[in-house]
Parts: sequence; C-alpha cells; structure tokens
Amino acid sequence: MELTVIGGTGLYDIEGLTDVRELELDTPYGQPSDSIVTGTLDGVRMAFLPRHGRGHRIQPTDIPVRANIWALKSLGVERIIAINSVGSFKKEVAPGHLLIPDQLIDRTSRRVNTFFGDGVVAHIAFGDPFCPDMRKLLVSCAGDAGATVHDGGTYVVMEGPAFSTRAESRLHKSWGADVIGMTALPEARLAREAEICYGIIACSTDYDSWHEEETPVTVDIIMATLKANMELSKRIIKLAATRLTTARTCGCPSALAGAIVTDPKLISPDRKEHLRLIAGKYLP
Ligand SMILES: CSC[C@H]1O[C@H](OP(=O)(O)O)[C@H](O)[C@@H]1O
Ligand SMILES: Nc1ncnc2[nH]cnc12
Repeated sequence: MELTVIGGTGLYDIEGLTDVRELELDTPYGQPSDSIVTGTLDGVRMAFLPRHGRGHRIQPTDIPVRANIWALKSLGVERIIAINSVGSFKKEVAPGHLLIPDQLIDRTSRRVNTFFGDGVVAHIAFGDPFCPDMRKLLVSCAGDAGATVHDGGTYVVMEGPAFSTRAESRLHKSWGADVIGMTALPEARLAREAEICYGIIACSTDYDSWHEEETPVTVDIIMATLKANMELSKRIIKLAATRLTTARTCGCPSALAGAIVTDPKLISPDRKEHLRLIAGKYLP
C-alpha cells in the first residue's frame, strides 16, 4: 500500500478509486473506526479510513486509534496523510487556509497513547512529531493545488468534545500555538511507534474562541468552510499520490530502533507475539 489517507471531519470517502475493496478488519484492540477502503488512484495503491466512522459516529475521545494504526500497519501501509479540521490562533491563518504543522502540544487526558506497556517499555523520539518528507510533500502539493498554505506551526490537541472556553483559547494562543483540534494525538504518536511516515493537512475552519470581535467557535461556523477545505484536500491527495518516491529515506522506518529498554529475556512469549506486527524485528 503506497499511501493511506485518514479522513477527518467532512471526509468520509475518497473519490476516483478503481479496483475498490472494502475491508472489515479486526485487531487486538478491537475494530477500526470503520471499514478500510483500498483501491488505485492514478496508478497508486491507496487505502482510506475515516477516523470518526462514516456518518461521523465516533467522538474524538472514543476513536479506536490503536486499532486504526494496527489495521493499517497490517496492510503494509508506510505513509499516512491525515486530514484534520482545526481552529486558528493566528489572524493570518484564516478560515479556508491550510497549515502543515511541524509541532504538537498534548492537552488530551483520556487516551491510551502507546502500543507498549504491559511489561514492555519503549521510549520513541518524538521531538519532531511529523515525518519531514511527508511535510515537504504536503507543503508543495498544497501550493500547487491552489491552497493558501502555511509551512509549519504548532497544533494543540485538546480532549473535547466541547470547544475551548475563551480563557483556554487565550491561554493556548499565549503559548504561541497556531491551531487547535482534537485528533492529531495519539494518532501521530502511534504512527511513529508503528514506523509509519505521518503528516497532517490542518484545514483552518474558524478562530476558536480567543477573538474579541468573533463569536466563539460553533459547529455551524466550522461547516461554512468545511466543503471547500475538503475539495482542496482531495486535490492535494491526488497530487501527492503521483509524487511519492519509492524508497523512504527519513528516520521513520527505524523509529523504534533503540527505543525498547526492557530486557528481552523478561518479555513473555505471549507479549512478544502480541507486539509482533509493531515491534517484531526488535523482539526476536
Ligand atoms: C465537527 S467540528 C470538531 C471536530 O473537527 C475536528 O475533527 P478532525 O480532526 O477529525 O477533522 C476536531 O478534531 C473535532 O473532532
Ligand atoms: N476551534 C476548534 N477547536 C477544536 N477542534 C476544532 N476543529 C475545528 N475547529 C476547532
């Protein structure tokens, strides 16, 4: 599978695929958010998974992120483009603009964020949470697709589901963050543990709740720019599919090398088997 798209709010299917198959997968972490559609887009093998499920049934806290990433890894996925709607903390990142983030701040509180634990300790490097090559690809494809695109920025991940208070919004803005959403974590962290290249197209839909002259964000406000943002995202996905290089030269394919600190002799055969898909090459 050369490329995978995880769709967010407003993106529940991908158009133009041929050789379409719909896979209902099960994983050690339960079922993914929905069936995974695979197919070919302009000669490139692709997979698509909507993180909230079709019909938007799953709230951010309840997204089965480990099942989603495990299922994609089991299909041999090496690269993920994630589509995320976000509120903006910067006047210049207006609704309708796109931003390709390079940093994250974790403000979630109710999510399991690792495949490890249960007797196995692993500390991946996450200083740069996004694949640099995916970021470069997304910035160039977004520009060529006609988007106003901001290269880099910090995405605050909040728990939700309610939007921020004005005070929280001002606090996040004062930290120098650029955008806020509810879904980039633990998705990015689990993709890194699974050694999958991962990049986000953050689609600005609103000014969150900090702006003195604007109404604090509501779903209605978000809906006003959602359709145009998703049309742009689909154009970017198409361009990205044609511009993939075959071999990965970033650090993502070896993200787990040296990260597992537990003495392998102390890891039970059952636990090793459980982790085989994610970490098998490091746990002989
Ligand atoms: C329905 S607006 C709030 C919703 O939109 C974002 O979703 P996603 O990141 O999947 O595009 C945000 O994180 C919230 O889940
Ligand atoms: N302001 C906002 N806060 C959290 N998630 C969002 N998704 C889109 N806009 C958002």
